[in-house]
Formats: sequence, C-alpha cells, structure tokens
Amino acid sequence: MSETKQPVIGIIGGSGLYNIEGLTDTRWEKVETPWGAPSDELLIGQFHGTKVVFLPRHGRGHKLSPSSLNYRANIDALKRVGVTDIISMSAVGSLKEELPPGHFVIVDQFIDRSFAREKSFFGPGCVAHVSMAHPTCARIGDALEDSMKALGLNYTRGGTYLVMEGPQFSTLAESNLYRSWGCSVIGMTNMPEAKLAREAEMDYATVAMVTDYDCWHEDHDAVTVDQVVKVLLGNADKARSVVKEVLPRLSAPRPVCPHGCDTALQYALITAPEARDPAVLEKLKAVAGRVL
Ligand SMILES: CSC[C@H]1O[C@H](OP(=O)(O)O)[C@H](O)[C@@H]1O
Ligand SMILES: Nc1ncnc2[nH]cnc12
Repeated sequence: MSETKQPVIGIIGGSGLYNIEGLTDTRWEKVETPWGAPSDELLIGQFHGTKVVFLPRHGRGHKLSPSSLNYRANIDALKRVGVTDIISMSAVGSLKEELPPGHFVIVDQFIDRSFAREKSFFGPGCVAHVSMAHPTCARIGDALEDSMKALGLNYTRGGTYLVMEGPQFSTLAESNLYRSWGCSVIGMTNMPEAKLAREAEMDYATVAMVTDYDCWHEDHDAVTVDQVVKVLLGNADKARSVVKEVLPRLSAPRPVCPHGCDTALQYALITAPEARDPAVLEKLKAVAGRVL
C-alpha cells in the first residue's frame, strides 16, 4: 500500500486577512525559530478534526513590509508546528485585462524579482539545491478550484505571479515589461516564501486576489493603497469563504506528493556529510531533519 500523510493545513494571510473564522479550540501561540521571530504568533485550531494553522504574513495590524518579513522564520515556524500544506492568500495587482479587481487567480508559476531577502535555509556549511520547476501544488490547486466553483467566484486556474521587491509600486515601464513577459499578476511577497516552503518539503499553493490594475491600464488610475484596501475588504470575505470550502477538501489523509513537494530534499543536499557544519545542521533540524 502506498504511504499516506495526515495533512496539517497552514494558511498564510496576506494584506487584509489578519484572522480566519470557523476553527475550534483556537489559541494564538508564540513559536521561536533559529532564524528569528515569525511575523506574529500562530493561530492554531481545529477544523472538524484537522489541525489548521494561520499566520498573518504582515502581523496583526500589518506592521511588517514585504522586505522586512522574516520569511525563513515564518516557514520554519509553520513546519515546527507540523504544517504539511500551505495556502498563501495574497493581494495582487493585475497585469491582464481579463483579470479585473475582485478576480481570484490560482497561481501556478512565479518570476522572482525580489533581491533584498534571505532566500534559502541552506548556505555555507550545508548546501542544497531544490527544484523550483513546478513551484505550486496541483492537488491543493484542484481543491481551491473546486471550492471557488462551488462558491460561484470569478477565478482563473493558472497564471504567473511576478514578485517585485517593493515597497513602492512599479513604474509604468516595469509594469509594461512584466506584461510583455506574459505575467498575470504582481505582488511583493510570494518569493522567497514559495522557495522556502519547497526547501522545507511543504506543499504550497497561492490564491492571488486581484485588487487593482497596477499602473498600466489607460482606463484606471495607477494603484494606491487606498484603492487596494477598498477592494481588499470584499476580497477578504471571499477569501474566508474559500478557506471554509477548501478545508474539508484537504482534510483526508493524502498520498505523498507524486511530484516531489514532500520529498524535495531527497537528492538536494550536495555538501558531503563529513563537511557539514554541526551548528548549521542544528538550525536546519525543523525544516530538513528528515534528510539530515
Ligand atoms: C497593501 S498593497 C501591497 C501589499 O499587498 C500584498 O501583500 P500580500 O501578498 O501579503 O497580500 C503585496 O504583496 C504587498 O505586500
Ligand atoms: N499593483 C500591485 N503591485 C504590487 N503589489 C500589489 N499588491 C496589490 N496590488 C499590487
């Protein structure tokens, strides 16, 4: 019989989503990591017998900017409390006419243009290279798609999320460049989050919630926070509905990911065992303990 895994679902809430509803036995728990402090305490609860963990990406009250997030601490903390599957909920700008504000995109690819962030758990003392060819999990994507269909939401399955450093929004030339690359949406946070989730052998999927047309659309003003927040309020309600719909669809024991999300480190470590730095290995225990 093939091996199965009891999922623990992690939800990373982006701008406008600082809490979720519908969980029982909830508590906010402070989790310490060797990488520093995560964005906030984790909200840990149950959904009909399945453990669910919520982390507000920017902290409650939105205190942290995309460049000052401790992405490694966030992913390590989720792994530490047992999370196997991550749903990232993110506000984004649209780079395509057919993706208007209010539309949801189940992202399947990323282009990472961020540059001022720690992007790996590995480095001097223990080097690893994981595959990022397929950065998102199709199984979670299927569950998200079924949920959005059931709710009658306007959504698109598949699309490329361009990750910019920010915190300023794009120039018109940048926005047009990303459009010429065929990107669907733009945001500031999903990298290195998705890379780190892969290194920590967690399945990752993104719901990108469109709030604006960035600055390229001739019939729309260039994006402002004010405008983003207005659309966000409606998106956040829909996001909570998606969460309620998707949890039962992801709760049953599931097979180990056939595409390798759960085993990304199997052949990724290149530093010879005798050359690995014990202090580095100690830090890697939670995220990479399976292969160390
Ligand atoms: C408030 S607009 C810009 C902000 O919103 C997005 O964050 P998140 O992905 O956490 O929803 C975007 O990436 C920026 O960080
Ligand atoms: N236009 C935009 N650019 C970057 N991040 C965003 N988040 C929401 N809208 C955005």
